[in-house]
Amino acid sequence: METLLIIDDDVGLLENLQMHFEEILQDDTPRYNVVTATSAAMGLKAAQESMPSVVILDMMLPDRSGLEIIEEMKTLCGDARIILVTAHHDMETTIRAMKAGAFDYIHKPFPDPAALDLVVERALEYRQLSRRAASVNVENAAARLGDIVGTSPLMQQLVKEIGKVTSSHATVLINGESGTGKELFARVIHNYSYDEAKPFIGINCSAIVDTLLESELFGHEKGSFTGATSTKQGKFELAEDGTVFLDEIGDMSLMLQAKLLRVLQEREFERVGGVKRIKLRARVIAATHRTLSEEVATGRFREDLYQRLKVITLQIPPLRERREDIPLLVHHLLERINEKVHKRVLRVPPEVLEHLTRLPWRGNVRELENVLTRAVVLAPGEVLLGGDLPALEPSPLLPESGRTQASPGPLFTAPPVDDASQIPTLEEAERVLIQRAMAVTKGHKGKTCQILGISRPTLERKLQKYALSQPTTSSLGGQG
Ligand SMILES: Nc1ncnc2c1ncn2[C@@H]1O[C@H](COP(=O)(O)OP(=O)(O)OP(=O)(O)O)[C@@H](O)[C@H]1O
Repeated sequence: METLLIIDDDVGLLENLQMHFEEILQDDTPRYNVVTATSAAMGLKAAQESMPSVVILDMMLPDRSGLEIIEEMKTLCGDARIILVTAHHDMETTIRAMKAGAFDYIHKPFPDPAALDLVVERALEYRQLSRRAASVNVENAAARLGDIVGTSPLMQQLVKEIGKVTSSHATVLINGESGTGKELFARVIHNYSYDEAKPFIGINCSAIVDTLLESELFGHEKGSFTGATSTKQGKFELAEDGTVFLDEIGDMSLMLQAKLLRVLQEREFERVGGVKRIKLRARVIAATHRTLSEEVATGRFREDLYQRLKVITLQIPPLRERREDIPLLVHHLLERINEKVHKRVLRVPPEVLEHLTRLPWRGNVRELENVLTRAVVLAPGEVLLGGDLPALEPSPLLPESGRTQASPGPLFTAPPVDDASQIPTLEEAERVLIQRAMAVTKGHKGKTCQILGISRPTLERKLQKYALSQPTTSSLGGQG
């Protein structure tokens, strides 16, 4: 039975929670073994003695703050997941706590019992996952949950989704701009899906000509075409009962899409030039930077294959939509880069970090990695200098906007400084910007997202919010 440690100085609340979590199940056993403590000191002692799986830790304790003891708690009972209880208004401490290694947080007053149960169950599930992964000798030791850096709500949500995805071996579609971490996510899903090491076989569908891609995927028999001097196994065979990662699936030809669909439906395939039916045992994870619904609309992607792939979709947000993750990422990437180039550039002055959080990052984490690599290589000492970083772009709202190519003219001319009534509200400005971008792209949502630097779901939300779903001029094609 899992042990829960609850630390709170409100004795009445402790009793209620204990009763709730010790509820007797049908087989006459309590749901959890609950241990309680009313101070930080008692909590740490109880942690050491009971080795809990989950700790529910109140932030405001009589002797010390919950935040202070997270670190100690983690040293005492290694993989216990810590759920922090904070006051509603205390977002800053909450963020600090998450950075210090808390697994999740809940606000007081407590949510309803079902929501509370869910948080605890999720914590247990994740603990289980990381335990399993720790005992697995996987092909790519680097791809662990901990390698996905980011504490933004968007990233946290995604990491939670991984938990669900690893419990089945269903096909997964990973969607996201170039450099957002699609392959990293695929590897993490793979590594957490199996108890033992299995092959992870990746192939980039956009980099190879059609006929070659076919034989790469399915293999070929000796003599099946000029140059086929021996029989060769394809990726689907080589992956055995592991994972085939089909990168840039949106670029696959219609002919191969049809073949792939058949393989996914029948779970069987033949080598090129062969007749023997080979069982597909591997799981397929596909990724693309394209919006497949748009590709379907324009006839470049098969609707039926899309329907089959999209059942489980992970949407990786672009870096500019989770800028709060940039400082953590910078430090994570610097460690990696230093190791690679044998340097020790570890200090990032606040103004340089601030600059890094404001760049547009159209190439996402990969671009950040490249920019940092260059800066590390050029740094004369241990400090990362700002001089080697790309310059900030001018604001799109100003007349001298660097994006004039995409926009027909300035959206708002700077008002005289003393005429505040001329300044639009942020919402008005946003509405006009979106309307303009939609007009410029003739209603193509993918291109609109690119210009505005937002993801597709964000655009959809805003179109709805501002009632802009309908084309605003007759020339809008609406193909997005
Ligand atoms: N959340 C993250 N935390 C840490 N590193 C990340 C994260 N996301 C991406 N990276 C790193 O950024 C680089 C690019 O990631 P990856 O190759 O997975 O992106 P991708 O979306 O598959 O790119 P492409 O579409 O261009 O193939 C890798 O070095 C990866 O480890």
